[in-house]
This record gives sequence, C-alpha cells and structure tokens, in this order.
Amino acid sequence: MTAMLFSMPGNERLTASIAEHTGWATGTLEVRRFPDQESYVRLRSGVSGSAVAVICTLARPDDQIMRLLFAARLLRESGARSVHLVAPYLAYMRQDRRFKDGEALTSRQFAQLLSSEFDGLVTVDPHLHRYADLGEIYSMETASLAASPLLADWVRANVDAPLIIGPDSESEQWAGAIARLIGAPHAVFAKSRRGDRDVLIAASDLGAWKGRTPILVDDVISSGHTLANAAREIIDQGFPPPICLAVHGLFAAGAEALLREVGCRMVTTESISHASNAITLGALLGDALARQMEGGAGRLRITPE
Ligand SMILES: O=P(O)(O)OC[C@H]1O[C@H](OP(=O)(O)OP(=O)(O)O)[C@H](O)[C@@H]1O
Repeated sequence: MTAMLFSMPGNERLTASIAEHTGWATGTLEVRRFPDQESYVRLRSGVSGSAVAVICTLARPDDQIMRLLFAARLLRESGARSVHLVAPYLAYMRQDRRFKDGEALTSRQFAQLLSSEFDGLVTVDPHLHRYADLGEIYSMETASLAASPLLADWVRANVDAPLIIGPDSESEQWAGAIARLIGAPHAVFAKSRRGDRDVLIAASDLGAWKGRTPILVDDVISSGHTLANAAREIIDQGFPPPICLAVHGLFAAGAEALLREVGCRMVTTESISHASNAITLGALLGDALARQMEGGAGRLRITPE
C-alpha cells in the first residue's frame, strides 16, 4: 500500500509527527482564500492509486469545512484509492440531541457532510455522551482513539502523589481510566449546565487525600468554566490549585485567562495547537490510520436515519 499525508493549514506539526512515525510521504495541497473569502484548493502531488489522509483538526469547524470537503473530493477525483480524514478533535459532537424545540441536530448533519466525501475518520476521544458510538451518525469507517493511556503516562512522569478528579459524571471515563493506570485515587464531581458559560459544580469531599496534588481531568476545555469552577471547589477544600489536564484544549475567548486567574496550570494533547500541548499524538494516530488504510479501499456505508 502506498500512502500519503496532506496537511490542511495549521496542521503541519501534527502531520509531520504522523509522517515521522509512519514514514509516509507528505504531499502538497495549496489552500488559500480569495479576497471574497471563498476557498481555493489545488493539489500539487500525484495520488493515483494511493491511500491518502487529510490531517485537519476540527476546532473552529465553520472556518474549515468547505475547504476540507473540496480537498477530499479533489483527492478522489485525482485517483486516490481511498481518502481518510485525521481529525484529532472532532467538532459538533456536543449538540447530540435537540435540547430545546426547533434546534438543529448539528452533530448528525456535520457527520453526514464528512461521510459524503471521506472513506474513513480517525479521531481522539470524540464527545460521545448521548451517542454510544460514532457509527450512529457517521456512515464511513471510524476509529475513536482513547488518549487516557497517554494522559496517564504524563501524570506518571510529572506528578508525585496525584489525586485525579473529574469535574462531572461524564469525565469518570477518563479520570477512572487514568487513576487505574497509575494506581492513584480518584474522585468525580457533579455538574449542571445552565448556559454556554454557566455551570454549577457540586464537589465531593476530598479530605481523605490531603497532601496529594490535585489533577482535574476532562475531555474538552472550551469556555473553561467547568474546570475553573471545579478548581475553586478543590481550592476551597484546602488543596493547591489543580493541574487541568485535558484531551482537547479549545480555549474559547477568555478561557485561558480564567483558568490562570484561578491558579491552574494547563496541560493538553496536541489535538489542537496551543501553548499547553505536552502530549504528542503522532504514534497513536499513525498506527490507527495505517490499520484503517490497510482495511481496504472502498466505502463502508451505514445509512444514517
Ligand atoms: O469549558 P467548558 O465551556 O465548561 O466546556 C467543557 C465541558 O463541556 C463538555 O461537557 P458538557 O457540559 O457539554 O456536557 P455534556 O457531556 O452533557 O454535553 C465537556 O465534557 C466539558 O466538561
């Protein structure tokens, strides 16, 4: 199998890290915007007969989706055997139901758009809350990779006597996994969300673990309010400001300043480029992509409802 990687703008470091791990060549897609903000995409490498992957993490998806769809179609029209998407952060997973009457079910429509152009998707810890599996909405092959072993490695190498804390019940899957992997205690708080930047955290009693270093673990940091409020509860119980360890650091406007104000140190994977990136994903993504590409050409289609 010949394989080739293509970076969308801003994903060059991640692409290089996958290329280094797999030994695959990196091709060139010229991508720019016209003055009227429409996208221009030109393929500058031969792809005939190759399995190809476009590397494009999907933070700020609305800025990226059209050029990504154009690139996928262009690669297929140019003879690629199969076209895969490596999106370590997968967008639009949080609107997984109509919470209020009349809301667009954006998770499903976004999934249908990507599935219409790509044969396979490789992603890391997608926000699977009310969907059990990406196959419920994606009609292509999908690989959802768990970052928790890498987060556990980071904690093991950097923190003595950690206490792992999840800010809400959903985060049990990461907090519990990391705690088991490193043999540390863990606790999980409860959260109720009242608005985009308005969450209430109900903390549990951490008194039994005084003296340990608190580490808050979550899948996503967006506005930062979930972790900031959880951090305040931890500090109120007499602990130092926690380390905030997340898979995906989206850091919406004000998030970083908010967490810094509370005294938190932030640590994330390289799924979204940010100064807090300390955990590399090249090997995890490269191995999964190789398995998916070797699974064969052609499309595995599951028709969504
Ligand atoms: O930084 P923030 O703006 O607080 O957002 C991050 C939080 O949002 C997500 O959960 P969400 O509250 O959407 O809950 P859900 O699992 O019910 O979708 C995610 O799991 C984080 O906990």
